[in-house]
Amino acid sequence: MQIWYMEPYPCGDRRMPHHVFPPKVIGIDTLQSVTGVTYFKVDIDNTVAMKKRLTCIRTERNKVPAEIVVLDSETIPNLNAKLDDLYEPVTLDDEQVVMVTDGAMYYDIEYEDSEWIRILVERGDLIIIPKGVSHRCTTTPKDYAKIQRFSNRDVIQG
Ligand SMILES: CSCCC(=O)/C(O)=C/O
Repeated sequence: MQIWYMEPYPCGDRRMPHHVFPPKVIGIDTLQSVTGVTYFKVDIDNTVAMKKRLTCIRTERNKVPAEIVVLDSETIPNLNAKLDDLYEPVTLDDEQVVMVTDGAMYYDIEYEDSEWIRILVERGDLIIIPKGVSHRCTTTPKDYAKIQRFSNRDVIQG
């Protein structure tokens, strides 16, 4: 996981890092205090540790695994159209819990009007985006990410 302030009006390939100049990298504490986003490292290679961590997060937040999303330019013919959708900022009324199980992608968090912090999330990174926080996401130049999303248990069970 790496986190940085994005240049104000990024143009061109959205998969580039789009750092401010000079680059301003921040840590998870600043991420949390500026955006409210929480970060956990999940040890995916240790099944027991992973289950423990995920059970804890899911129980505390009343979540269930909802879907696996794969973004892969090699297997998804219309990936660009999907990425266009994912790059449209959204503000949701439920917190978003997402974990990268393979590959990498960017989550951009809007912390002030049109001011963005970019998070590079990789395998084993789990982030929680609070409800009401504007965000968008996209792939890195490798165009490959596999994500596990968790949703509110009550919404899934109806
Ligand atoms: C990688 S697709 C999942 C999109 C997502 O996680 C999100 O939070 C959309 O609001």
